[in-house]
Amino acid sequence: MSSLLFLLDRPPLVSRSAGKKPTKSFRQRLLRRSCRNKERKGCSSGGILCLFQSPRRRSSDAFSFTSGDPAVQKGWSSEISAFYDWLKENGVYLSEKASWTHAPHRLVIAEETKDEGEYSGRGLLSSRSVNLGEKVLEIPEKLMFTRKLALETFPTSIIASIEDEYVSIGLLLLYEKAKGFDSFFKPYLDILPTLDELNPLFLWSNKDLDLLQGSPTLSACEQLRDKLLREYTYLGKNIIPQIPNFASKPIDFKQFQWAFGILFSRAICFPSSKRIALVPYADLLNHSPFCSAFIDEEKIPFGNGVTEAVVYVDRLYEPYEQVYVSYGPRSNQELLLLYGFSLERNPFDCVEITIGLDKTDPLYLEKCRMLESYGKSPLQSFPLYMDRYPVEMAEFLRFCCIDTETDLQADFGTIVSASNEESALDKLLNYIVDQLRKYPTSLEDDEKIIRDRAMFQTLEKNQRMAIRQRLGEKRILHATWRNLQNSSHL
Ligand SMILES: C[S@@+](CC[C@H](N)C(=O)[O-])C[C@H]1O[C@@H](n2cnc3c(N)ncnc32)[C@H](O)[C@@H]1O
Repeated sequence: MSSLLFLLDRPPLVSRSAGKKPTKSFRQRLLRRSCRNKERKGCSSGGILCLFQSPRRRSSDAFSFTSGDPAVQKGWSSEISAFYDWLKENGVYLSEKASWTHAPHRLVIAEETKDEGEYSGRGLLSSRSVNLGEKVLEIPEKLMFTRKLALETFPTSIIASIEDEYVSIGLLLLYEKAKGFDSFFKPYLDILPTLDELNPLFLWSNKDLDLLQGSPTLSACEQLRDKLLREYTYLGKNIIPQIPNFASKPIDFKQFQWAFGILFSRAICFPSSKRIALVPYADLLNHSPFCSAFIDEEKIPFGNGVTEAVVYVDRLYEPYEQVYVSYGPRSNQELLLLYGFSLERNPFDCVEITIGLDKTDPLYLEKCRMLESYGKSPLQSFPLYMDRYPVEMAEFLRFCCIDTETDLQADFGTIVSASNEESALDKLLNYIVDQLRKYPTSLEDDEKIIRDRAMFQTLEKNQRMAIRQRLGEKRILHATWRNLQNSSHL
């Protein structure tokens, strides 16, 4: 059975905002700002080719702005224009004027954004002040890719055998893409990034991946690659051929990677219903780990149970600020693996470590039996954060290090003796030292590379991200080691 289970517990991508009509003065201000900020690489073909700085973000964060103003729309890329019209035709309220049923729309598409000095693709900005708690986006269900739509589209006997929501939505994406002009979703599909534009770790070249030697991120990437290949083989052999009119030619692995790259980086798990969906327009919102807004679904009042995707902002936004959502409490490894970026400032960054029972331990079998009775595995993974680790990890380490039958009778994870505590501590310290030895470069080497900003900027984006990633991991490992070294207990 197809399964990408580890992806299913992803917290939602966060709130998104939508293209919007700026007032004249707004556009004038943008244009004025653009004259002062010339750092960006070539603007995309459409939009007011402006770059301006957000009043609240670091000065390196910049945008090129695409306005919803009809006069400006003439300058849009044809894809964005068609997408915008498609949204409006299908009930997305994008007017900046209030109606009987809708508040003015407050968002506007930025064709290019930057975060922490790195290009972050398109994004959504506030076109004017947005108040805390304000609803900024409503997208009708009929525009979304969901498992429900897959069930309506494909023969029940086939789709019912696919339990994984991701896989059913992935198939739907491939199916609609193959329909070309006949697809209702064409205007949306046309603005999605191509395979080359998507940059998740699993699509990186081996040369770039080499920079992650010694990092646990590398093995996570290999696992995901294997998983995708297995899914592709399974679906290509057993499922796709059974779906009538799926595509005129067999789906190749690159198309499959594209569909799953899109899903990994753009699909949302609605917190209220736990349904997964690809939500056009909302998926233009970029991620901030400091944001608590998210994309959720709500029943439309008097709508016979029909839902829509909504975003309520978590703070006040001044005009021209980029509106963010949170994709969930993601580590840099997850961000890199699924979304193709990592952040220098990420409070959720962690290094996952895997600890197991020692097979040469005379109590090994007894411990395995006990763990089984507690519903626990003999091999467990835990996140190490910069300043903390889970109490469950300390408990498991203590259990692993017990060396007498008597101590084994104690409650799981409790401190049984000073010597057991010392062994558990040693086990963790040794693990950290072993992990750090796996990297060909030291923490100091990487810090030196990054400190030389001018040189660092000459590296390619993936190289910069790889170095940041391994440095972040080393910092966490070093910090944990330092914190524990002088401690007498976990
Ligand atoms: C849901 S999409 C957001 C819209 C996207 N920027 C676009 O151009 O369509 C997620 C993708 O946006 C980019 N992204 C989102 N937040 C980012 C951030 N804080 N820094 C860098 N890239 C980001 C990544 O490429 C990610 O895979």
